[in-house]
Amino acid sequence: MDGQSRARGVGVGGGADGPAMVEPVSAPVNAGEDCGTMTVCVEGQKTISECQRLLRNAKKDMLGIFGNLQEEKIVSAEEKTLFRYYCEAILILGHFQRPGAVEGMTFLDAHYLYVRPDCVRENVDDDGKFFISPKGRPIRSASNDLSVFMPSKYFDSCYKIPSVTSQEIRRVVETAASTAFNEEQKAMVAHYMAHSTPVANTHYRLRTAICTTAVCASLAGYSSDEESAGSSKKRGRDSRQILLRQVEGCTVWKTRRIPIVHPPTVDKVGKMVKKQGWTANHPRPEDIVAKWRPPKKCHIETDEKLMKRIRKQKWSWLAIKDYEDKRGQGVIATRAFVKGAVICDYHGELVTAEEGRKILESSTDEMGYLYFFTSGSQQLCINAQTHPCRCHPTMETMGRKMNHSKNNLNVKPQHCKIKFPEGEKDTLLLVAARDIAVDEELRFDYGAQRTVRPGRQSRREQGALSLPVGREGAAST
Ligand SMILES: C[S@@+](CC[C@H](N)C(=O)[O-])C[C@H]1O[C@@H](n2cnc3c(N)ncnc32)[C@H](O)[C@@H]1O
Repeated sequence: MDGQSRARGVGVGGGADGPAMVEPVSAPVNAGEDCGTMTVCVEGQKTISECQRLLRNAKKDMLGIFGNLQEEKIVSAEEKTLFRYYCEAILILGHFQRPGAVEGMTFLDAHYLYVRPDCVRENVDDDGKFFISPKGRPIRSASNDLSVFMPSKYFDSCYKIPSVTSQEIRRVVETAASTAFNEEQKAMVAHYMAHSTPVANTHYRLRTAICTTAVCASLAGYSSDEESAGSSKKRGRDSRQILLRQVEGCTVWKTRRIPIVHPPTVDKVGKMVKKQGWTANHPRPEDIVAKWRPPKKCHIETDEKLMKRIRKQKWSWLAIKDYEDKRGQGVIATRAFVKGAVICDYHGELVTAEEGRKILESSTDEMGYLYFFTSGSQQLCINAQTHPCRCHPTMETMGRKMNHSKNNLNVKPQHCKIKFPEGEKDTLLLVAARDIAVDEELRFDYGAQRTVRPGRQSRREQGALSLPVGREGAAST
């Protein structure tokens, strides 16, 4: 396995321009009946602040890992695990969630696995953002989505509650904090809400009285009064049914996308619709066939976004997975790909096939990271043996981590000459050999039996990665 450099805990993201990270929020420990007699410390019990010490103490290191993850630098498996623990701790200690709720959390997962991949579009840069629009672009206004597209009628007519804006909910929390919390806690809330101190002070000057239960309710996002009232309960149930009916009744199929890159037949489209599990409210296969147009020709060789990605080695849709078996590490897709989509390049130093052979012969490295191919009359090789490479000294490049499969491949190498401003460059792109789903391991056929024999024209020289001698058997998956 390659040497993994440890991510540096340099507090990336802690600065003013760094990525924002969730901060712990404090809440009252003792929810007294009287809003004016809040008790924050209870004898024999820890304070909220003490309970949240872990979050504060680990924060700097976690921001370091967070920054490295964002910049796609190498982060060790141990650090990733720690980061996951910290995220769980934020939910449990910072947001007061029950462990069961965290263990069973699937809500955001459902968005990430099923909604987001459906929105990703070829040649549209989603910038790796979590929430993207059906056009594949990062969302522009979350407030707008909440107030306009999350139709206020749902709030008004179904739940009989007024719609809430982000400013309103933030104001409620601030007002509550101003009454219930001590100075340190208020500062934490202000920090949590990413306010500047003067802004926070303006809010705290309001000093509106609000009872503790309302603070908890506002932090938890529901009103306990409504839930507990018998008649309201019934109303709530009814309104939820109305909401469900409205959701079921709306024309969601417009947002349902079937990726088709070849002229489809009605039969094929029908099967695809069935495979998606859509039984109602979906486009008719005949309509899809009638409206199908070939995708716009993608000028890969002059695609500036692709050049940028190759330069930066930014493939945010890929992740490395440790298989803990003979395969070692491999690469998985974190979004879906349609057949023909460019997944990444096979990154390395371009040398002649002759030089490649010499490197191979002199190498003691067990792994095979040399890809031999033909470009016109030239026999070339991409040498990805050296890690990290000279141009990306702090990161792993993805192409070299993809494993081999002959019978179960989903990726194929494609040679092209990318017209970089500094000059044309022979490049090996790894493209989807078929539609690929989220979480699939990416594999391509190394096309090799053994190492290249000098002077011998073999299938390898049409394009093949060197497998170490004696490891062929391991390579059939
Ligand atoms: C280009 S590297 C792929 C990344 C590698 N698995 C790693 O952890 O860095 C090629 C090496 O991975 C291993 N490998 C690739 N595909 C394999 C497979 N299907 N079964 C077993 N080992 C495989 C072999 O050791 C091979 O020399």
